[in-house]
Amino acid sequence: MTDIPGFVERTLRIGTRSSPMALVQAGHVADLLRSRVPGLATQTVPITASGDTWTGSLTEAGGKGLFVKDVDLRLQQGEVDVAVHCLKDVPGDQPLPDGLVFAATPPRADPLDVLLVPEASTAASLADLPHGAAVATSSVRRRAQLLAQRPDLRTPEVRGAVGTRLEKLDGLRDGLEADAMVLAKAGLLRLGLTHRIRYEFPPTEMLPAVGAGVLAVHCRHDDDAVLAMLRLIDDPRTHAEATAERSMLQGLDGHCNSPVAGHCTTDDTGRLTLHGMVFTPDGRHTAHTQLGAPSAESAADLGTRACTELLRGGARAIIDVSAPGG
Ligand SMILES: NCc1[nH]cc(CCC(=O)O)c1CC(=O)O
Repeated sequence: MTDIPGFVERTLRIGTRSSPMALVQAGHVADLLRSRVPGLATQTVPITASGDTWTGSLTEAGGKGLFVKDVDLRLQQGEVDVAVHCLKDVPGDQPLPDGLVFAATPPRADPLDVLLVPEASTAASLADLPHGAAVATSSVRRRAQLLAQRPDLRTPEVRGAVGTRLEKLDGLRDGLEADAMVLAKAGLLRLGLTHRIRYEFPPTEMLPAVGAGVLAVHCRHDDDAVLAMLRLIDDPRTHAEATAERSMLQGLDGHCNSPVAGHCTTDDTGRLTLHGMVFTPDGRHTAHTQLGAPSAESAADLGTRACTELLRGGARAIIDVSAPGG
């Protein structure tokens, strides 16, 4: 495994966003690669994405894809050799820039969403929050599922890195009055902040985002040395789950911040189960599907079938209700 051609003298440059969470993710991929490729030198290259400095609405700025695109463009231009992304942030409705491939994913982190409260609050779940309480989130998927359980809640927007959001929740920074906040457990795990978790939403209460907890490692399609290396850190089970969830999302042709959820799991026999859901922004109308497939080989087909089921259940009209400006 040491004799990956082309990498004797080369340092692997790992492109990433510059947020604390993104830097941890890039470091994790670097550690995995160095453990598989003895003698490999790596260098993390933080890239300030236009999304990081934009303070307006994400929809206006061209969607979440901004965070990913800037790093991928550097990869395309040859300034870095791989790009590490949260798969969740990779748009489902746009192809990767020319010449790039999703080459590998390390094992998935917990994909669930969790509830956090200000340090001084004693609330232990949504049920403890008063009528009309404010639960901060910027995700239409989380908002819809919060409102489905508690239509009385207000759901103010919150942006910024996870640490910044927590400081806002705790009142250490201006700009937010909220009784609680919903974040991804995976991000808190990476930042060592799981002690702030008050409640974990089971998938029956809040179905996770497509690709939640999954890191996507992109490289150039013709970079054989890097492709060979990335193959060594790919987790086939995570890859299959991600493939199923993403193929469902792609078939739905949602816009960049669609209220879509998708959660694929694998049992001990290798059998896949995919849950998919779409929501209106108020959470009052949904389409839902749950389908299985015997093995990882049929992951893409599983996603396509789930998409067909959702469309049959009225997903198109549900998604269009929440389209920007619609
Ligand atoms: N949209 C931001 C984002 N992208 C990925 C994660 C968390 C890590 C993951 O789910 O992979 C987060 C933070 C959050 O949603 O709380």
